[in-house]
Amino acid sequence: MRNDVRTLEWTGDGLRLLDQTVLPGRVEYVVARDVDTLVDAIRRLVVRGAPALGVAGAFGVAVAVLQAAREGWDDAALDAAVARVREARPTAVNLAAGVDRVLPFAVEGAGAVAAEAQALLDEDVRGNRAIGAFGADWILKRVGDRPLRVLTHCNAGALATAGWGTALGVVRELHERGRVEIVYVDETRPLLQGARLTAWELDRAGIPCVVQADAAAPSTILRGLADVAVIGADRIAANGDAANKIGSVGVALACHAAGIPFVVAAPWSTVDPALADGDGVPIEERPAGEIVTWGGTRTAPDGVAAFNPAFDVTPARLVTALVTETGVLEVSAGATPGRLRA
Ligand SMILES: CSC[C@H]1O[C@H](OP(=O)(O)O)[C@H](O)[C@@H]1O
Repeated sequence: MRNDVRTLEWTGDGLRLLDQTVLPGRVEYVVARDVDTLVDAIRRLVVRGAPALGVAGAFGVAVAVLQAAREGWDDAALDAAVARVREARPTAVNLAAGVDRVLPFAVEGAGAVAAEAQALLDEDVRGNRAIGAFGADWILKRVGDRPLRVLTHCNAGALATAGWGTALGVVRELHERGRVEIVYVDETRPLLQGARLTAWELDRAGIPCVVQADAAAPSTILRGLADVAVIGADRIAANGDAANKIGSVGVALACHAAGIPFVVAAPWSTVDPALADGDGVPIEERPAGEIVTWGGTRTAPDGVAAFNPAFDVTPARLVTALVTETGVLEVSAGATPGRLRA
């Protein structure tokens, strides 16, 4: 992605966030100088994506420390504010991990916290580049060294990270090597991260893509129109079960049926070693209005409720490969994160 927009940036007294709720139509920013603004931005998906949430959570501690000094909070009030940031969304393990990583620096002040958060941001970008390279190497070796037809779901690009992207980092690397024929972009209802965000990133990068209905993904795969699926993750259990945007498990099932690789691209910070398997992943349920409202108009009859789980869990047996910043684990063949990190 051209570097003229940054997903998130520390301003010295707040966190400037690219407002992803108004993309691709408008490029606007939200600056969070207090905890309420940051928590709202996380919950509304102004900032979103597991690694980006980790960095936002880390800088969120600096925001809380500065606000505590401004408003004369005691330790209990500061602790409560930090907990609100940490718990703003439940599924992506990175958010809590980002907060926990910088918390020990709070005693030294907001500057020390922000410096550690910046280190996390810089590590994420470097890690994404490595994920891109490892992922492209593995895919070209497994599928064939030729221009490929890639399918992706949701947005795991620069907008979901501190820069470059995880799944889209792999796509960018393949494109740089001249190995992308087309990318099938699942629109990713209900919030359309694919149509609005992934398509925006790929278009700006000059990567050929088409947007499709989520319901088209299994058919695209079973018709042999895609060579590989590459997606991100929000929490990966020790056994390799991978939580990601709702609809991911359908893509994985179709890949398994069609015999093409289902590739999860994620940094080690998205692996939750304390979680034995995917049964324990907290699945965020979001407001019904996201499902039964279209263009400001209610779709389903007023008396009909909605079920809006924002994530699903793909079992490890369907995960052909997990691409991390240190290499590739062939999960369905038994190379699970827990074994590697044990
Ligand atoms: C690189 S992680 C991106 C990951 O996060 C997204 O969820 P959300 O848009 O709700 O934050 C989705 O699961 C992506 O795959």
